[in-house]
Amino acid sequence: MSANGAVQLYCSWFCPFAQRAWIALLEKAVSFQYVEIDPYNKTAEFLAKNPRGLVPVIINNGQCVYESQICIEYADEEWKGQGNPLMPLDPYNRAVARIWADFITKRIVPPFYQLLMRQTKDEQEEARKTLLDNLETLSKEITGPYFMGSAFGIVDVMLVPFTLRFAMMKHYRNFELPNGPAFYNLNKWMGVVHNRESVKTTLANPDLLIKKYQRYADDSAKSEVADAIRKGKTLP
Ligand SMILES: N[C@@H](CCC(=O)N[C@@H](CS)C(=O)NCC(=O)O)C(=O)O
Repeated sequence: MSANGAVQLYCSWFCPFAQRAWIALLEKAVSFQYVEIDPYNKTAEFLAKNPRGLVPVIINNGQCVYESQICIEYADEEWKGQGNPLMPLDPYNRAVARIWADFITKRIVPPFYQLLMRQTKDEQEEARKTLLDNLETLSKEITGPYFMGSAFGIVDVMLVPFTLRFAMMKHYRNFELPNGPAFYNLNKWMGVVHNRESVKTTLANPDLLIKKYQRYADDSAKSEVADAIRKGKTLP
């Protein structure tokens, strides 16, 4: 609880980055107010919380924290004594967790959006190949049941919103994670993590999610995305 009222999460039901912060707060057993934001129709009040104009934002003690990976690490530190730890205790393992979180940011998220948004078959196939190659790399690293062994943590939180959207990618791009040995660990991981309580609480309705992503799949979000790139945002 803050001097200025309850903890708030500025979130959007469809946003994979916001979902990370939402899962983190649930894992940390933080009591918070969920505030639904339309990030594509920003109010001045929202821009005052995050000048970058992106969800998620965690507001605590009248202070605003944004960027999903930073939100996860902040939640873990701010509510250290409660809920489930999201970062390993050992400095080396913390570094390893950040290395894989960074891999997801740089090598999973961009080809994921490229596969969804690129309009020619060639470009889509190139993105599909990159995404699968990089998912295979991740799969080999999973020790199980969670990414870094027995404890659910930051790498799982970073990745799960994207694996949860594979069904939407199947709808638009016939994308499926292969069943073979190269993806064995990742398929098994999905079976566990998709059924975790915090993750299930944040699930979007699959049909609504497909509808929401139509604008990415048919390129009608292009001008917004070009604008986002100019402003140095995550979307490709
Ligand atoms: N790097 C940011 C990305 C967040 C992001 O791109 N959020 C999208 C919604 S899914 C957003 O707020 N978009 C608004 C915009 O691009 O103006 C993070 O990890 O939090």
